[in-house]
Amino acid sequence: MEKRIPESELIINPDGSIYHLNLKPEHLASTIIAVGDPDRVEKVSKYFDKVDVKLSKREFVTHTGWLNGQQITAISTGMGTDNIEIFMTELDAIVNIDLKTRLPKPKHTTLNIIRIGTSGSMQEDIPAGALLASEYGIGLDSLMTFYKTVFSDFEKNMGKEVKEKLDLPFTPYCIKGSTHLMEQLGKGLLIGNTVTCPGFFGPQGRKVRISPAIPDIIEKLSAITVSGQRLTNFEMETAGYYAMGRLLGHEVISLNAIIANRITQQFARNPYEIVDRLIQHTLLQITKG
Ligand SMILES: O=P(O)(O)O[C@H]1O[C@H](CO)[C@@H](O)[C@H]1O
Ligand SMILES: O=c1cc[nH]c(=O)[nH]1
Repeated sequence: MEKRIPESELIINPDGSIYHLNLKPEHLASTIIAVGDPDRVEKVSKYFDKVDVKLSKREFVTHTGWLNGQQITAISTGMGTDNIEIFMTELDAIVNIDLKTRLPKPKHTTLNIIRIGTSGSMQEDIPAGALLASEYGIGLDSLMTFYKTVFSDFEKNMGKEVKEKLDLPFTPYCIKGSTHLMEQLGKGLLIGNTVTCPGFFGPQGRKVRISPAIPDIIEKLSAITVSGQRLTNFEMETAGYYAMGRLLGHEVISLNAIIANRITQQFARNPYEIVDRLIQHTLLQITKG
């Protein structure tokens, strides 16, 4: 017999919605476009034929609607893998737990989750303006210390290599995204491996007033190759998504609008145009069927 999940562990709001996301099962499509910036949700849903649901709480803004007969949810997560842990756990609970009985549902529902995010390139040949799909996420954050995940040999080797090259006191985790969503959405995009950092400045080698502890982190990371795979870009969520997706049984892909090149030190003149191209690419591929 499955055990009822207590009130303190899975928190349901008085209206029956889940605690942080503020959503009930009827608010969610099985295809989800996840973005960091709450203002980006409207930049996705403006392309929908109709929007049925508009809800928000904290940084989690949700619009659910229809495009070419397909139901899609666009939802924002805020920044960082700590938010992604909450986001993925609560999304999963909405579809895989009966929120009234607090018991897991007998049949698992798999969600298709597509992150559309901004990112900085660490390779000279990947300029600002490029669109890139992440094959692997490499997490420099500590999230996976608190869950047990099974890693492939390649993933273990990449984690060890990054630990060694950066001389870190912990082993980063490396984890693959959805092969199925990569086939559907990676078409026409660059394919890369994304380093997920627990910060925008020091952890990505940026110095404003205080110096990062690893000042040459970009050079060190961009020089790594494992089984012919190199690291391509920095952001703050992808590895968390891929790890939580594997643990919870959801298909997840991360698509990146490259808005900065850290080698040539260029920042895009119009980052919103790059993100818009990625949004349009994604919606077209999703609704092609
Ligand atoms: O554009 P989003 O999705 O927020 O993603 C990137 O931008 C933020 C930093 O500016 C981080 O969240 C990073 O991952
Ligand atoms: O350089 C960048 C650009 C966007 N997001 C990041 O986390 N880093």
